[in-house]
Amino acid sequence: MADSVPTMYEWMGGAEVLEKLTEEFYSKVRKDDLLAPLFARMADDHPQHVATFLGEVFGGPAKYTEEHGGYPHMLSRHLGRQIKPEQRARWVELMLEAADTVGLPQDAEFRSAFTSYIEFGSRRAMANSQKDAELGSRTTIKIWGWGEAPPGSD
Ligand code: HEM
Repeated sequence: MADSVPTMYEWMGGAEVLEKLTEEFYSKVRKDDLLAPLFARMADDHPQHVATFLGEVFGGPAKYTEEHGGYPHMLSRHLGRQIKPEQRARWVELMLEAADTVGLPQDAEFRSAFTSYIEFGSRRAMANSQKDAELGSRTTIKIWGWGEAPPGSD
């Protein structure tokens, strides 16, 4: 039964859609007063790398782990950045706007699960970016699923 439920990665349209999402998102970030300074030195392939990371999170191929340093690399990129609450909130706002712009699925099941990961991941990124952050013992990317409302829920 569980095997017949598509992953969120499949549901949203896979790598191609995620790449559109992150391109759109970072084009907004570059123009945003609160966020642009944090990302001033990001590499041109940063959007692509975050798309690969998100693909793995949502049940796609483990490519970020195999080719981009996995969870420890992602974590290292947030350390010491001291992300502020208003920057995190803007990051979430722009990500959800980008999801609409590039046409991520609009169904309640997908959007609630997608948004819950964006909240979770952004809050962890902010916490881990603080001085003397307690990092926990995780070394692998957390895979996110549908939670309480998989496709076809009542
Ligand atoms: C769901 C939430 C998030 C995810 C999945 C995520 C993912 C990532 C990943 C995968 C990288 C490393 C990319 C690479 O391999 O090159 C990265 C870097 C970074 N992230 Fe995040 N991130 C999240 C939230 C945030 C938030 C909320 C902020 C700040 C408001 C932030 C700021 C940064 C910065 C500044 C970098 C380094 C950019 C550079 O290379 O100059 N992230 N993030």
